[in-house]
Amino acid sequence: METFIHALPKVELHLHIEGSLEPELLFTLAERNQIPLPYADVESLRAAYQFTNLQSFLDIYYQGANVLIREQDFYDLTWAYLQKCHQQNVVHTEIFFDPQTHTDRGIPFADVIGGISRALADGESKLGITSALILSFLRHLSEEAAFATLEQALPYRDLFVGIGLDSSEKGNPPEKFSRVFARVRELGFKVVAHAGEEGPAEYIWTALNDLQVARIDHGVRCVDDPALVEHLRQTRVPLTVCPLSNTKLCVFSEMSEHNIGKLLDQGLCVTVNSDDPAYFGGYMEENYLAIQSALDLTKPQLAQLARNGIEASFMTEQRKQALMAQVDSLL
Ligand code: HPA
Ligand SMILES: [Zn+2]
Repeated sequence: METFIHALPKVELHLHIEGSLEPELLFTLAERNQIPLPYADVESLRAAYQFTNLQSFLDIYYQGANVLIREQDFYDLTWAYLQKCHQQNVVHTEIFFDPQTHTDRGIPFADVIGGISRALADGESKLGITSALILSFLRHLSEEAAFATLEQALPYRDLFVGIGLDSSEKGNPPEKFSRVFARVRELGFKVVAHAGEEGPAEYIWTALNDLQVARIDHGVRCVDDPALVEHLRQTRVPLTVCPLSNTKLCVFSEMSEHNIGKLLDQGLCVTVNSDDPAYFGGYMEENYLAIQSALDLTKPQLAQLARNGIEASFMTEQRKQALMAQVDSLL
C-alpha cells in the first residue's frame, strides 16, 4: 500500500503555507531574525503541539508565524514545503497564505507574496511541481479588514488565482464576508472557504449560496444535514478534507471515526490534504496512509481520492486528463 500511495500522482488543495513551518526552520528563522521564543528547543516546541480544538491550534500557529520577517524567510518556508512535495510525488499544489497574519505585524505584503511566489516558480522550473496561490482572509477579523487586504493585494493579482476564508470558524459565518466576496467574484478570482470543520452544516450552505464557492475546505460536518450531503453528491462541489488535522483538532476522536470513506462511497468529491502538516504530524502521504489503515481503504478507493483531487483542482482540463490517465494506469 505504501508503494501504491507513493506512486499516485497527488494533488494538494488545502495547505496553509504558514502551517508547513517545521520546528527546526522555526528555530533557524527565530535566530536569524533575533526573535525570542518561549521554548528552549525544538523538542519542547513540538511537545506543545497538543490541541483540543481549532482555537488552541490557531494560537500556536499565529505565534509560530512571528518568526517570518524577510522575503527570504517566505522563500525558505515555501521551498521546504515543495521539497516535501517532491519526495512524496505531489505533482500540483494549491497553497493558502494568510497576508493579514504578516501585514498586521508590519511586514510588507510585497515581501510575503514575493518570497512565496519566487519559491513556487523555482518549484516548477527545478522540481516540475505546478502550483497556484490562494489568498485567505482571516474570518476573526472584520469585513472591512478583508476589503483593505484585497486592495493591498490587487497590484499583485497575477500572482494568485483565488481567495479563501480561514481562521476561527464558530461565530464567524461565511455571510459576514458576503460583500467582499461579491467583489472578489466580480474581479474574476476563484472563491473557496473553510466551512463545516467545527462550524455547523449551515455554514456550508451559506458558503455555497452566499459566497458561491468553487470548493469547501473541510466540510466534514455536512453529514449533519442529509439534504446537504445529497446536494454535494449531485453537484460534486469538492470538499478538501484533512484527516490528520481533523483528528489532531478533535473534530473526530480517532481516525477510525472519520467519515471520508463513507462520503467517498456515497459519490461526493472528497479529496485528501494536509492542512498544516508541521503541526498535525504529516504531509500528503502520511494522510493517505493514516486513512488507509484506519478505514481499510482499497487501492480503487485511494485512486478515486487521487482522481477527485485532480478533478477539484484549478488545473487545465488537458493536464487533468493526463494525470487521471496516470492514476488509472496504476490499477
Ligand atoms: O484548519 C484550519 N482551519 C481554519 N483556519 C486555519 N488556518 C490554518 N489552518 C486552519
Ligand atoms: Zn485549513
